[in-house]
Amino acid sequence: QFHMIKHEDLTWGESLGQGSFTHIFRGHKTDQRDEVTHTTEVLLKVLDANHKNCWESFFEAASLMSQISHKHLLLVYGISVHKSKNIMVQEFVKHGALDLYLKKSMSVSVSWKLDVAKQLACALNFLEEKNIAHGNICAKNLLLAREGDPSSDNSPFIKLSDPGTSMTLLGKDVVLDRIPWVAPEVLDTLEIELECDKWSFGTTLWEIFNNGEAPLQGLDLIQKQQFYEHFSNLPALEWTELADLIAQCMQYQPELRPSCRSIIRQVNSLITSGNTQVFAICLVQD
Ligand SMILES: Nc1cnc(-c2cc(N)nc3[nH]ccc23)cn1
Repeated sequence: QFHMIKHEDLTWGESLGQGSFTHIFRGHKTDQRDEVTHTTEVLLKVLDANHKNCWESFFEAASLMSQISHKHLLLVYGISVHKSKNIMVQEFVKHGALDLYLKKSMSVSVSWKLDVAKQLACALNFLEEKNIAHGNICAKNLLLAREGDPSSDNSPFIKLSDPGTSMTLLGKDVVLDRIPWVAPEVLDTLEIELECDKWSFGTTLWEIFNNGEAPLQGLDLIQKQQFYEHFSNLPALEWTELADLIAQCMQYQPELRPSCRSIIRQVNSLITSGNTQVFAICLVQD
């Protein structure tokens, strides 16, 4: 269920770092269509040779993304297997991971952040309609295709990346380190359900409105585990309606978390109320 890409059709560029058991590189793929040769910029995600045992989960995550297509889901072109290297070939998304982008550019507006939140909610709604759980929603897995000019407020465009190697294979410590993105029930079941993505959506909203700062980053694995054992919540944001939406998503009882339709409605009303406040301020100033 995958397009196989010949190794000789790939050219390798600079290393862009590492993921869980993967190394990522810039690169290009060439494909002959009719007599014309097309060259496309790609991201090459290579699974560590010493983690061969998770290659089927590595490809399963990618095949999930390649079976469905949506404007806010990352495009996976296919896989290339060469000697002992398993390579996933993805579309290259120009501005990279959202968490790093937010840390760098502290000047994005509230409406810019709400626009990103709405796009993520739409992607999750699409997955929910297909009854597909992603399992790794976080700002690091949101890729920025278009910056949108923060000053002139033209809009950003994000793509949700593949979930990566499934946590069930990653081991307990990796799952613990994903607190508070991973839903609490996953620690017991190691099963990813639709409700888990709603919890992670809440955590990701918190990241976006805290300029990419990772929640609970100073805590070690024991303290992170205790955060859930004590049914703790993230520090509430000043904007009450936003804090309420995050709290709804991050309820310890999965069945109480809102549907994606409800999440989209609430983000839309935040956008409206946000604009109204800005409009009112302009009125007062004039
Ligand atoms: N599917 C993807 C995933 N990551 C990128 C990316 C873009 C960039 N400008 N810097 C980076 N640094 C690390 C990754 C990355 C692109 N496309």
